[in-house]
Amino acid sequence: MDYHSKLFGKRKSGKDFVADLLQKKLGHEKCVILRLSGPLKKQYAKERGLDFTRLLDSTEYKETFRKDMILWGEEKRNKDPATYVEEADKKLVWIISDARRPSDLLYFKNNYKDRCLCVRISCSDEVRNQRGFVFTKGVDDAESECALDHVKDWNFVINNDNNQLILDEMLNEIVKIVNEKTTKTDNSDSNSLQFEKSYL
Ligand SMILES: Nc1ncnc2c1ncn2[C@@H]1O[C@H](COP(=O)(O)OP(=O)(O)OP(=O)(O)O)[C@@H](O)[C@H]1O
Repeated sequence: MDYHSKLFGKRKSGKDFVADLLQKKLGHEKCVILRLSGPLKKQYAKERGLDFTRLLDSTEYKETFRKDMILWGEEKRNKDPATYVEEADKKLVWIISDARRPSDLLYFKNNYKDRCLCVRISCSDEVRNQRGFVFTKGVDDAESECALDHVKDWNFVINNDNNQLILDEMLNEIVKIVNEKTTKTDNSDSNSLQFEKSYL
């Protein structure tokens, strides 16, 4: 792995949707989508005798366990924040589509510095509702949904309210930066890029 693009956003803001689009633009041979919650969910499923694959898909199955899974996951992460982030892959670019916590943000910023691009996916509640979002106490007011609300220094903020043209333009900007960066691997010290652009 040489480069990270991390997507942060609330439930139904479109993190997976945007990650798929970005991967298509960067190319499957170069880029992989990782989910920080994958190994955690596997362990959770194993300990409770649940169906792991159904915890990953977009059906209602995962909603039954979401609250308990969040609490269980927080406890594991607090014990060792790096454990579930260190899963690696040999692709040049990682898109991490479910980064939700300050510990995720800090881990990648500290360890990958200028090789990491942090992208906030924002979306109005109205559109999230249309996508099936229903406010759930204990989930939507908990750390996994709210802890990054105060963060301002995103490399990109993408408004994903169904305007495909704007979304496409922003993703093209990201692709351009990632492609520039990943073709300068031999001179990375002298070519470190500064990400100053943000979109609202
Ligand atoms: N720009 C868009 N245009 C059309 N549909 C979209 C767009 N963005 C997201 N969606 C749709 O909204 C739904 C929710 O999107 P997605 O699963 O990507 O959200 P998420 O942020 O990953 O949610 P969660 O945190 O609950 O996993 C999906 O059905 C997806 O296809």
